[in-house]
Amino acid sequence: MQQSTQEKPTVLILTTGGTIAGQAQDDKSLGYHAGKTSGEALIASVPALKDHANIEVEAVSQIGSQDMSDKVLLDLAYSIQKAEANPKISGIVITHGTDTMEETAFFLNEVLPHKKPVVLVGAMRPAGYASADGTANLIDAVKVAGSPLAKDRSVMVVMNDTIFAARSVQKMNTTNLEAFQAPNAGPIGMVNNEHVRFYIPAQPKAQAAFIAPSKAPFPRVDIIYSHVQMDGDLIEDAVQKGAKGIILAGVGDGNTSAAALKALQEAQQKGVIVVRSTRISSGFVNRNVEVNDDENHFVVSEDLNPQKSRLLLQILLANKINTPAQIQKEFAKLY
Ligand SMILES: NC(=O)CC[C@H](N)C(=O)O
Repeated sequence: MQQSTQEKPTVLILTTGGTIAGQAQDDKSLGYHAGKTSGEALIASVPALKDHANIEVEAVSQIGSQDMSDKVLLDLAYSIQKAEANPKISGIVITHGTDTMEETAFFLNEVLPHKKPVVLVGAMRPAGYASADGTANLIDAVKVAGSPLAKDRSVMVVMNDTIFAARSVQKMNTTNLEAFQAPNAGPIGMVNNEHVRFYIPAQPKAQAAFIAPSKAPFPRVDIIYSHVQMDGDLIEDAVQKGAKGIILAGVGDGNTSAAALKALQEAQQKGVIVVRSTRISSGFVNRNVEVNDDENHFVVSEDLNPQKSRLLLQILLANKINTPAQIQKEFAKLY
């Protein structure tokens, strides 16, 4: 339903690139270039947005999200802080490539105050493809960001009619329209032509969990993937390259080979923070099951996948939270 300008919320759209701003090479092949369309042009191409909100646009970057950087993360956090202080703005939408959308969502969720809704949105198919999904997703995202029901819900991802929370959302399929899921927690709401609906109550928070790192790049934290016949070479390399932390993308419940475990123990003894996460997409990593975390001074990632564990550890180190015990406490805080 169309609303008059007075009763419409004002939504700020921060554009970063991705398929939602992509241009197909042609309509037959799978090839396309992410982030080709400028922010202004992208928003102008969806006139129906104005039926739902007064729109303001700010271009932050024009990249495929595989090139997302610490600098752009900080630029986004800064723009959102400004929007938080601007009484005119009800909510913020970030157009983003889907490859690392969950990481940006998680980062912002940890370092922002959570009054105004922040909604990340992307597309699985570029404009010009049959059944391109960007337009519908963008309209949905603006509806959620402008909805009074979305206040105090922190950072969300809206894709394919579904609303997810930043902590639990993951890209689970390379190309499907239903690419995003939250394997542990499930979606928190849905959006369709008529309604924005949430399945759980909002959880107001007085302030951000952490201060954003003051500069980019953030402290170096490497992710090492576990597999059959694994040795400790990559772990040793990471230590040599100056990693402050190592995230193990372990097998199963955050396990790894005896050789890799030995390299992780040595890394920890040199002062590197070791976090055991998992290459499995759902479930928690539990302390002291097959690995003695207490004895080794290791941290377990709980429900966080390796890429989110990496960001959380970087944020914690930048906030001078740097002993394994303190770090474990923060990883264990579910909300
Ligand atoms: N569907 C997409 O958005 C993928 C495009 C690109 N790789 C990105 O993440 O920006």
